[in-house]
Amino acid sequence: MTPTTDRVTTRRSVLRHLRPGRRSALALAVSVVAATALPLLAPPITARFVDDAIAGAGTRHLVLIAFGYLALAVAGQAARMFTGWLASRLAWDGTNRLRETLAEHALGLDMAYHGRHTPGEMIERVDGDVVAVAEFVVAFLLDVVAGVLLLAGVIVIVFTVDPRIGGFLLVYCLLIGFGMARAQRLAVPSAARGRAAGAALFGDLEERLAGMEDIRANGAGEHAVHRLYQASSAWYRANLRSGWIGVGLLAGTWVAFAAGTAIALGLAAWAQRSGAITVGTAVLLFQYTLMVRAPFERLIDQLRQYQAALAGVTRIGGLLAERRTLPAPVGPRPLPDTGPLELSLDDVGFAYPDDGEQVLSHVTISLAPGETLGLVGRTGSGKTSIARLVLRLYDPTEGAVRIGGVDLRDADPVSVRRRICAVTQDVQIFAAGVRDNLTLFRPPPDDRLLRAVLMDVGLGDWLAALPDGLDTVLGGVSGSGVSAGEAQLLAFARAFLADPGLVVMDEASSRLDPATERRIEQSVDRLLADRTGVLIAHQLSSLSRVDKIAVIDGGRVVEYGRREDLVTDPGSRFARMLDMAGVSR
Ligand SMILES: Nc1ncnc2c1ncn2[C@@H]1O[C@H](COP(=O)(O)OP(=O)(O)OP(=O)(O)O)[C@@H](O)[C@H]1O
Repeated sequence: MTPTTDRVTTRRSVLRHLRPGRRSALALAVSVVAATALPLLAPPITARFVDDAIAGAGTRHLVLIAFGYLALAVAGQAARMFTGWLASRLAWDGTNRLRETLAEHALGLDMAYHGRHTPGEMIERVDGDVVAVAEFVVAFLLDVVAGVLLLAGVIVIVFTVDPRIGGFLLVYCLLIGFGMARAQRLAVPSAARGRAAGAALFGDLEERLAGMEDIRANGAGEHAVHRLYQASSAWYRANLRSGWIGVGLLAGTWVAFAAGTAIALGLAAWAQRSGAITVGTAVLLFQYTLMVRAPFERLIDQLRQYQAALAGVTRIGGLLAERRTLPAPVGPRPLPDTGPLELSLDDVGFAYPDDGEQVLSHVTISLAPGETLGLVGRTGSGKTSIARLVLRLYDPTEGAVRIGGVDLRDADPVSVRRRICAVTQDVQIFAAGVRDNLTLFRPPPDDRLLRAVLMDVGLGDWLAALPDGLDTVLGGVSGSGVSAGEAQLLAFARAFLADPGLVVMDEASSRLDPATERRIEQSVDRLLADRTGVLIAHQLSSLSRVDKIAVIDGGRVVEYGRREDLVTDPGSRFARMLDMAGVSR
């Protein structure tokens, strides 16, 4: 496929989501035509009024025409309002469909993609871009389609009334259209520069405010303020320039329209004098000439929005075209349904997809069902990377990770998520009720079970103190606060509810109060009691509970064995590490 057809296909796939149903599209077409045609009928009524008034028609007759005009104006406005309402409803329906598809697609992409893109960027794509596109679709229907129809209608009608004035109007419209499009080209880059300067200023400001503590502590305030002056003056200059261009364009447009209207009026007066048309028809021509202005202004405005919407469509299309790098298994095999799971890493090598640098080499580890492994090693040695492979957030580049005898690449993803569970130190508390925070938005089991699990992990008193029990909203701006220790215990409660066969645990490295630490230790023991476990340990003391130890260094397993063998071997690295840390063997 060539890049052009590629682009066209991407755009089509995005716009397909915004396409309304057949009946809605028909209703929209009828209302757009009505909203355009009704105003076009108004000038002939005015012409009739003027001609009949000059011919001495009775007041009753003239009042009737005036009422007809009024009814038409009301109907025209109603049609426009209905079109606006219908177009925005349909656009919002389409937007929601597109947003849903995008969110689902983005959530299905693997960690390699999310590692490269920030949450802010995803939100901008799934929300900002989608809204910009939807708004453009509404504006396009109301301003571009209706505007072009109105212009075409005016020119055709004026042609039939007086071909000479019709010809003039056509040439005038073409010239104005061309001139405004050119002028727009001048205005858009300067407006874009203004926005970029504004974004740079606010970006600077956000960064400085976020780093206020460091700036103050290091006495860098003056420098930060100076940079702020520079950014604001760049913004001021860019805005001043785009402001002047905007004012110049506005003035130019006014003069061009005033000149056109004056010429049309002159031509109409001349035609009336020469007896070719009546006074009413001259008024009619004048009114039609005035009518071309508004659609022109809206059309030009949309030309600018079009570029932004097109860029949005391309970015959305880019996200939709993004594919998972973790291939779905051809014949998915479920992991054993119950009981602790066997785990083996066979000569595993791994490099993150974005930089290709080897972070794990020849890692071989095996755990019988119910055994626990402690991973130790310096920061950056590769412990988290091993955990990620076990959770199948990535696939190894060499070797295989097998769970319950099934290569994770062949395993059914649903059973992988159900049977393997992660308890990380970075616990995410959602701005939602306790129930949703425990079940991660899955349909909740019996409240009694939820309470029992919270009691078990030592959060019984915490639950009792919550104002609305399990309905209490946590996190967010208005929710109840959750301390670091409570968050850790909540993560254990989540794991108990999921009841996995293999647990991957990243031990909390931050210090907690002794009581909470004890509760967490108890939870770890209970969670590992009849499950296979991989524990990334930051404190050597917590390794007393594991069966096996793997010491990782530079992505390699430099020592591996049963814990009791390693601690009794004074020559082992692990024993030396315990001695150096002052931890009793
Ligand atoms: N998402 C990523 N993309 C690319 N490289 C990464 C990524 N995550 C980690 N790395 C690199 O992989 C190597 C191993 O990192 P890893 O996080 O597995 O170590 P760790 O032993 O868990 O460290 P820590 O104890 O600090 O958590 C490091 O060199 C790190 O820079």
